[in-house]
Amino acid sequence: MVSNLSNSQSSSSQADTTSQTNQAHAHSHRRPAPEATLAILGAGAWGKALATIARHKNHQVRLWSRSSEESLEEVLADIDMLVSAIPMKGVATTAAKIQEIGLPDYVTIITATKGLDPETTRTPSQIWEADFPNHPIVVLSGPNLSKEIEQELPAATVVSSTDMAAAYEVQTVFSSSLFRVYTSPDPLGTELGGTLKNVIAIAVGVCDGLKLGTNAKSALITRALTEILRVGTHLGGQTETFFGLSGLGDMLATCSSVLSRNYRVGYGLAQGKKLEQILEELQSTAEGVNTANVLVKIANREQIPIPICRQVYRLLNHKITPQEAVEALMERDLKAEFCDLF
Ligand SMILES: NC(=O)C1=CN([C@@H]2O[C@H](COP(=O)(O)OP(=O)(O)OC[C@H]3O[C@@H](n4cnc5c(N)ncnc54)[C@H](O)[C@@H]3O)[C@@H](O)[C@H]2O)C=CC1
Ligand SMILES: O=C(CO)COP(=O)(O)O
Repeated sequence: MVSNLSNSQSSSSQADTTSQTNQAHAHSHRRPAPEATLAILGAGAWGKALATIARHKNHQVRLWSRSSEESLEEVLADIDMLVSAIPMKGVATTAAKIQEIGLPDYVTIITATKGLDPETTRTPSQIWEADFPNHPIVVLSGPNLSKEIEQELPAATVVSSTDMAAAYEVQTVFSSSLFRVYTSPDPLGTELGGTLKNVIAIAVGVCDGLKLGTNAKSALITRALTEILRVGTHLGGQTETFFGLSGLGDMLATCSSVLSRNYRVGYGLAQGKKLEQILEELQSTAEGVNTANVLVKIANREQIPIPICRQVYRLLNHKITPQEAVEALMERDLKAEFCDLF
């Protein structure tokens, strides 16, 4: 990546950064952000892209995967921040392993996974929070297709925490002229936006694969946003978060790019391919498949209407064809546009 990644925030935000720095100084036991040592867990597409961003800000980065020669103990020794970029299926076990190893309380945990735990329906940050109650936990999520970031194209993201000093620190660590980082006090909403949109990306992939046109795609994305808002706010996220980068922003990115693995799952299904074949060809994580299953579990439990996500679930579980899914959505009872938003 080019050197302009290595400069931190612009001077125009000086007033903001002064107050941010004051809050960050409340954690005086931490080293200042410019010298941070980061362990990034998960050396897949996202872990590598985050490592590239951090290295170009001159941070010390230790990128770890299950096949690394370095042990987890070695990687975690004397770090300031832990970044989890592992797929959902590995989060609970990895967090438990780290709990056994032990981590000093001052280490900020940044979670970048977009998924839901199939057993407990918890989000990744809720898992980290339960295992590390005394640590600052920060969610990092936004429209961040890793390939574009590796190609040095500009992008923006959100770092969100109930500990705003920690969020400001993480903002400083990752911000550059190519990666614009916003803060937010709503980690759950930030995380749910990035997670739920993967199910919608599958639906939009189907829509494009069936060549249903731009009107259909616009209707699908707009109605899906209503669905995400309904679920997200019910679970405790703030309404405005779902209209921001980690909600609508990430949905637009994933629903309009063939770089999205979730979109490609839907596109493949519309072409008549079997899910197993699509996943085999992808050789990469498509979290929307697991998320659709967990989401239906939550919706059934909480009685939340999710017509679009439910059709995706039925399609993924071989209960319906793509064409039948479209018909089921079009033939639902007629109603007012905003009758059941919340
Ligand atoms: N690739 C992207 O553009 C973005 C991905 N994400 C999220 O980041 C997470 C990781 O995605 P990618 O890096 O793209 O996936 P990937 O498929 O490229 O890589 C996943 C990595 O995790 C490892 N892994 C697999 N199962 C594991 C387990 N049980 N325990 C520990 N490690 C395991 C794999 O060996 C691989 O190195 C996902 O939740 C994804 O939604 C978030 C933003 C952008
Ligand atoms: O979350 C992503 C972009 O923000 C990546 O999307 P996919 O997992 O669908 O590739």
